[in-house]
Amino acid sequence: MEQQQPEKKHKRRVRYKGTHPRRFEEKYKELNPEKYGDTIQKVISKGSTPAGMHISICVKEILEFFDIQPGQKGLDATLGYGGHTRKMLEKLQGKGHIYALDVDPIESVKTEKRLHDAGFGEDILTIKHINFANIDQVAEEVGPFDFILADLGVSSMQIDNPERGFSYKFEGPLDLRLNPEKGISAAERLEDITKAEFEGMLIENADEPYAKQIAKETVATMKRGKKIKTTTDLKDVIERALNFLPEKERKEAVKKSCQRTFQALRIDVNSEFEVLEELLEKLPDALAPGGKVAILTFHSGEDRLVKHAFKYGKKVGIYSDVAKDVIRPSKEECAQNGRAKSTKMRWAIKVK
Ligand SMILES: C[S@@+](CC[C@H](N)C(=O)[O-])C[C@H]1O[C@@H](n2cnc3c(N)ncnc32)[C@H](O)[C@@H]1O
Repeated sequence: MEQQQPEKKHKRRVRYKGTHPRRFEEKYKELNPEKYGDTIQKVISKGSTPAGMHISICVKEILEFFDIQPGQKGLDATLGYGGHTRKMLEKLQGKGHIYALDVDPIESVKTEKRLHDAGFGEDILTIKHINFANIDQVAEEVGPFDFILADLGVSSMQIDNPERGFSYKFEGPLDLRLNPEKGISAAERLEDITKAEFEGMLIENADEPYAKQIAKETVATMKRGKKIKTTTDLKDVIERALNFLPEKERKEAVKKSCQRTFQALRIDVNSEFEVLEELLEKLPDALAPGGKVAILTFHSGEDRLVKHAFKYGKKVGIYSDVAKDVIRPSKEECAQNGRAKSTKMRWAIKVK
């Protein structure tokens, strides 16, 4: 008699997720960029940014302008994924120091670990969870700096994470805070906003052409007792507000109005204009004589502030030279990284 084989335990087949995982957490390979180099390169060569990563903009232009020498002291006011910081650290060749700031407690911890694992320890890199509006305190403690970089706005990791609510493209809580531990979320901000205030915010922060209609529909929605708590809730409001447009233009118009409305709210809940103004005012004192500053902006409101501050600084003799024209990323860079298309760079040099 044939001996009975012990029954094999049936293994449940791992469910196939398909080649295009749609949920953010499922993009596991991309979320581990250091480990899956090939996957990352494929995504980048298609002109996309891998999930959990940020592609630094104008790196060549920034490095050429700074001309960093070993032994110098620099400040990256917006650490993000640490791409610029890392390139600047390499230029120090082990001598000197870079201080880096970021208000985001979620991403900056990951970046800190990534940079430390790459060999940039506390001897050469110090990361501080501080708003760049407080650059005067940092400069007083460890400055002045030979070079300062500010790459404004949000990182791809922040935009792509639905939990942060930065994009209308993903369902998530309508938060939009760079530091979710401080202040109020965009959903809370909308709770008691007036029509006039929201309309003003949309015009001032994003030049929204349908500001009136969007503000009206937002307030009407809340008056009906419906809360605007998620990214999709807000997108639905915008869709309803633009319902009067001819059908063939509507889809594109809704997309653009969503982008601008999210931008306007993000600027508001993070006081982005106010902190940029503070940074620009305090910059000269944070720079060493002959020190250089470069700022990357992503919309006209930011660029205007930087342009005027640098121009004024040159006029009154704080800066010896400033960028005459705005510097744009190359065509090749924009083709590789869609997020570079709206970038404008300006620089200034403090008098010696
Ligand atoms: C465009 S990303 C920087 C990307 C970075 N240059 C890189 O190469 O990875 C902007 C970063 O600045 C941070 N940030 C924005 N406003 C800030 C502020 N006022 N103070 C400090 N950090 C800020 C954001 O949290 C975000 O991580």
